[in-house]
Amino acid sequence: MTPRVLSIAGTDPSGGAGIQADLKTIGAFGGYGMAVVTALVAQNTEGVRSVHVPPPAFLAEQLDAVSDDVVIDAVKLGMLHSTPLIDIVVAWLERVRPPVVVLDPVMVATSGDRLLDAAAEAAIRRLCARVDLVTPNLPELAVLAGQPEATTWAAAVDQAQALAAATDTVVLLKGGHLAGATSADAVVTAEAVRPVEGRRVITTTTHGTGCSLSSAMATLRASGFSWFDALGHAKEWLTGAIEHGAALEVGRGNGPIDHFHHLREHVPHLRADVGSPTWTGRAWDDSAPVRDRVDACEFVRRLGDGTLEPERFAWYLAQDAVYLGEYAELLARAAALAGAPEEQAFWARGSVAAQEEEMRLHRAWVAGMPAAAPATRAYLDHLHAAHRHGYEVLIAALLPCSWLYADLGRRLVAQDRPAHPYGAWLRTYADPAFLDAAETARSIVDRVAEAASSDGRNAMTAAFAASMRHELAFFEAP
Ligand SMILES: Nc1ncnc2c1ncn2[C@@H]1O[C@H](COP(=O)(O)OP(=O)(O)OP(=O)(O)O)[C@@H](O)[C@H]1O
Ligand SMILES: Cc1ncc(COP(=O)(O)O)c(N)n1
Repeated sequence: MTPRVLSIAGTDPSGGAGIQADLKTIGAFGGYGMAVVTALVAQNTEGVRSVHVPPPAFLAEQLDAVSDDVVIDAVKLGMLHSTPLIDIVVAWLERVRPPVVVLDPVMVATSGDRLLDAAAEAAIRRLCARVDLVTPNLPELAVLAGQPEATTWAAAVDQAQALAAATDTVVLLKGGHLAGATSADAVVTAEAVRPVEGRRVITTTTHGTGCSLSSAMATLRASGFSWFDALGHAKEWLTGAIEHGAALEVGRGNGPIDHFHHLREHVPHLRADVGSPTWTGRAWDDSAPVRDRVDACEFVRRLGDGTLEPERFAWYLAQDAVYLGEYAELLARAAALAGAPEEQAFWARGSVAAQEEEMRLHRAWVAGMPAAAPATRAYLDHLHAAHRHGYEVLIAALLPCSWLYADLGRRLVAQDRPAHPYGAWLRTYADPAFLDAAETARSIVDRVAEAASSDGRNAMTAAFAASMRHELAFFEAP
């Protein structure tokens, strides 16, 4: 049976959160999605601009229009805005009694904007006792439990158990707001805590994760899964959706997640990565397992969160300085080999930039040039060998360096903060000019790959993949 799932929530015209995220999620889990709007929110990935609330009587009319006609298998409650709207929803729930009701007690958006009247917090607390599952994030849990916000998993679990006991309901505790390499959640009742582990993705595309998770839970529960099994399935999907969010390239703020990433993988022309039909897009996709290992490696994680020991960072920078010296030389060789004048100019500019700007950044930290470590030497030997194969293979081998760093910079810079010890490093690689240069390099490599013979393209593919593996080894070395 296809579960018929109703979202009662606010809107996000940019499509990442609220009702728009709910409908995508319900569809992604095979449900039939329906939506009743509580509030119209003028918002995007950067924040909320204004909120328009239609008269409460109109909310009642929308709810009745659905329930007078359609059998509802599950309800997901999101932004309820204020007490008059909550009262209408409570009266409707009493009358219709849908078998599954999940409450995402939305209070404040990721951007910090309030989505619930402070005066309505007590009404939300009362509503918790009338639903089957509540999915608060840590600040919301603190309000509902009447305690300061938890900063550890143990404190969060205590608050979730207190809420579950006080309301006699099940609590989905979300650990997204805690720091660490994992992002665990848990199904919590007064008697038991059942955690579900998850990888933490380094990214800024988390807009609407809470909305999407609660809709996934409502849909899976209506499909017959226990809360715990539902969370296992929802979390695996959500982690993938967060990972694929950046490739959607939607908005300048906290971008949305890719609700349909699992479908795109099977439908080549629907892939979110705009480069997928191109040579570089395929090479990038094929390198996903290596790039996942880069993201997961301790050095990269601790560089991002600032906990890396200064000595390890200094060692890495010294090796990077060694690398950049020869990398600049190889870019100059690419300029010499390029046929088209604009390609010659691009690689030459890159060579100068690599020599001047990046070396200047490194001189601030590195005293004296050490010898190349084995990982550095192996990477550079690979690039020199690629040069001996000619222009096509050389530029394919050079590409991962700028592309991988642009991709990492764009995502890691989300963790920049005023006293971040490696903030300057993060900002260098997140700089729009650096991203632009990586994009241009990519388009040149695509042009060259298109004109290459199939043997030439195969050699380019092997060179690109090998460079990615050397990048990983470089990050694993310190
Ligand atoms: N960077 C991340 N990597 C992996 N999972 C994450 C990440 N951030 C959040 N999550 C997961 O997303 C879900 C939502 O968690 P979070 O605690 O951020 O809730 P929220 O604040 O309500 O979300 P929202 O961003 O919609 O406001 C949880 O399953 C959490 O574990
Ligand atoms: C209508 C609506 N509902 C919920 C959220 C919370 O989502 P997020 O915290 O990811 O901004 C939102 N921004 N808008």
